[in-house]
Amino acid sequence: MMFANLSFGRRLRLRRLFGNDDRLFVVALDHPISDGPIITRGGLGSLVAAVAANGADAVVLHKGGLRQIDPARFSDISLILHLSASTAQAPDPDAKYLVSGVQEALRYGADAVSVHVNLGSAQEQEQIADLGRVSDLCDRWNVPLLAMVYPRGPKVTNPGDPQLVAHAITLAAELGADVVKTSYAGTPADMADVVKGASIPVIVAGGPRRSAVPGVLAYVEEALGSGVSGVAMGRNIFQAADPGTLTRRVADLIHPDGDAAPREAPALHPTARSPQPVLG
Ligand SMILES: O=C(CO)COP(=O)(O)O
Ligand SMILES: N[C@@H](CC=O)C(=O)O
Repeated sequence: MMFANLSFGRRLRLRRLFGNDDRLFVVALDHPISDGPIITRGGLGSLVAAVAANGADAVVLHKGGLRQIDPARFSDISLILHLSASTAQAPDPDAKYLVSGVQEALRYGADAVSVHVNLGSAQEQEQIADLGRVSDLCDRWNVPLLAMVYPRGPKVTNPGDPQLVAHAITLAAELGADVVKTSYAGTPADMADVVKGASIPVIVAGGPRRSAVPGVLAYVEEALGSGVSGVAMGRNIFQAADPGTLTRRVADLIHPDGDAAPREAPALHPTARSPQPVLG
């Protein structure tokens, strides 16, 4: 993992998030504030149960949704609390603002936080300032920061433009994010170039709803082939006919070795279990 210079607490939390293979499969469930009640299949509680039981590493949720979920679900999956919001009905839906904070996330038991910035939006300045402030608090509290940075705004005609995607990733890294979630840049070759230049792990958003499971799996395979560290998938999972089964199939692509052994397995000290002398 590229997190050697971070504090112990932050590395601990990042390790829980990324597991042993440095890959990350996030199921994004932060849509209801933007889009209304689109997560209906049995509600958030059963959805989180299904994805947790089928190999997702983390879910992204807003704070209120947590009330629908049994905390026991989080024994198998990390919680990323989403701090940003806006609605599709707003005069400018691209203008995200903070509705929660880092200490609040810790009170909820979150393992990480996420902040959304729309690069190129009319309100970009406030969103970047918010990301900077949240980054400072993440540093103080040793909380991993996922920045969702997308090229989106009046001048953005192609959100998958490789230069814009590279810029989004750089913005996130320069402001201290540990992971960036962004758009997929057009072709596998373009995305591979963008990822090669990144200084933090890149995960891609799931994107528009695909009509069939093979299309979803092909997208994930293509993205992984370009070198991304994983995906954050929302609609394609929670609107699937069987979210649990699709989660398992995506998880199998992201973690082909299952619960892989640690890359740098620590050697146990031979005397680690020996009785220690009592001093004084
Ligand atoms: O991470 C995401 C939203 O925050 C991705 O959601 P979609 O897969 O629905 O694009
Ligand atoms: N972060 C998302 C929220 C889900 O819809 C976005 O606004 O794109």
